[in-house]
Amino acid sequence: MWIFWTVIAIVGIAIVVAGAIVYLDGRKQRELEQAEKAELESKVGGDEVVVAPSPTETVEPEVVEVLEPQEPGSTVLVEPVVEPEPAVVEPEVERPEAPLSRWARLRRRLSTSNNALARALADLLSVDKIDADVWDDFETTLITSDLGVGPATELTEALRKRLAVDGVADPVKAKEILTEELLRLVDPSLDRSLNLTPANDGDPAVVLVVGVNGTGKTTTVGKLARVLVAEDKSVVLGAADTFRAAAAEQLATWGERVGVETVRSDVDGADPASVAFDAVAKGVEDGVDVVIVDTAGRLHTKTGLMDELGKVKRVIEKKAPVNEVLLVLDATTGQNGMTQARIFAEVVDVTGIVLTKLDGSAKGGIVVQVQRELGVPVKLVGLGEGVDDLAPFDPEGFVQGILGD
Ligand SMILES: Nc1nc2c(ncn2[C@@H]2O[C@H](COP(=O)(O)OP(=O)(O)OP(=O)(O)O)[C@@H](O)[C@H]2O)c(=O)[nH]1
Repeated sequence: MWIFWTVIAIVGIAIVVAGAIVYLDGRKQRELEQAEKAELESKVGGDEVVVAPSPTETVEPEVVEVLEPQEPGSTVLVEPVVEPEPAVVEPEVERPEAPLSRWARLRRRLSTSNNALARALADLLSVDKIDADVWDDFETTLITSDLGVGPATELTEALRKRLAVDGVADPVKAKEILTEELLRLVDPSLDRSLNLTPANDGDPAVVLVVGVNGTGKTTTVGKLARVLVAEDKSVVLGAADTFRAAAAEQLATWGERVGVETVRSDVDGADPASVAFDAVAKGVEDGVDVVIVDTAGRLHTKTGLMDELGKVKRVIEKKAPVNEVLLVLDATTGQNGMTQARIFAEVVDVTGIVLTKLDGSAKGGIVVQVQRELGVPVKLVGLGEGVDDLAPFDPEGFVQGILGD
């Protein structure tokens, strides 16, 4: 019997122990879950939502630089932080217009400039009978067109004779005759090409540009550089107009646009001869085709001008001979321009004339007068403020332009 009760007691104890184990295990599990929850809430805080990486996403391991421990007193080399260089923006180099197409475009400007010569012809053809008074008026109009007294008389006489024979009844014929006679005065036989053949092999051709300030000298040097670059020539500019501080800046800007170097001085009022010398020296060193030197043209005294330009030329010629001395004249200044031209021609050996601002002048006759007086051809003409408004002078195109063809 006691065996029966012993078995019952053992079974009862076993049941109680098993129940206790199950209870304790469940409680531990709940405590663990609560602890995890509390930890999670303390990390997240508030209502923030954390998006955990999905098991498919690859998380790149963070690269951590491990620094070697340094010996006390040793120098630690810290690599400087290299800022990226700001990109250098090169100025865009322009391709200037070719000389031939310039003239075709610019010729139209002459025909629209209400030219006195065209007007004189129209007046002549509009009268019923050409008598002595009509011829006198004609000659006077020619003189006011800056043709000069000599050429005006010559032209009137030539027309008088030829129209007396052929008659003026046919306006087309009369215009043809005037065209021929004018062309004869402008003289198509003159050599108008720029002499850019260096005297010595390897030297650049040197072009010295002179003229009174304000005539368009600096502008002409810039435009001429463009004409030459369009002909595939290499060029260096010399800013020897040191009298006006902004002139060098102006010239350098012209050069930059066509990718041409400008030699200038950093010092205001520097010696023009020294800048001119440096420019030619640079041209020799770089082996360029042409060096164009801009000068200041102060007409303070004739001797002062002579000294200045004479010195510039002499100093340049220590490096290379001067090929061309171009005199820049403003066509709108008429007889004033002629007076300047005479003075410059006495001071330097002018080899060619650049007539600027012909677009603003109704007096194209100055071409004839200046060539006659100086015995030097007009080689280039300026017909506007645009960068490509300078062109080699073409006598036929000029005469047709001013007569409105
Ligand atoms: N309409 C017209 N204007 C021109 C022409 N050539 C030059 N000019 C203008 O004339 C003005 C004077 O030109 P510059 O080149 O500065 O004259 P500059 O002789 O060098 O004068 P400085 O620099 O003072 O010695 C400028 O406003 C030019 O744009 C031209 O053919 N036609």
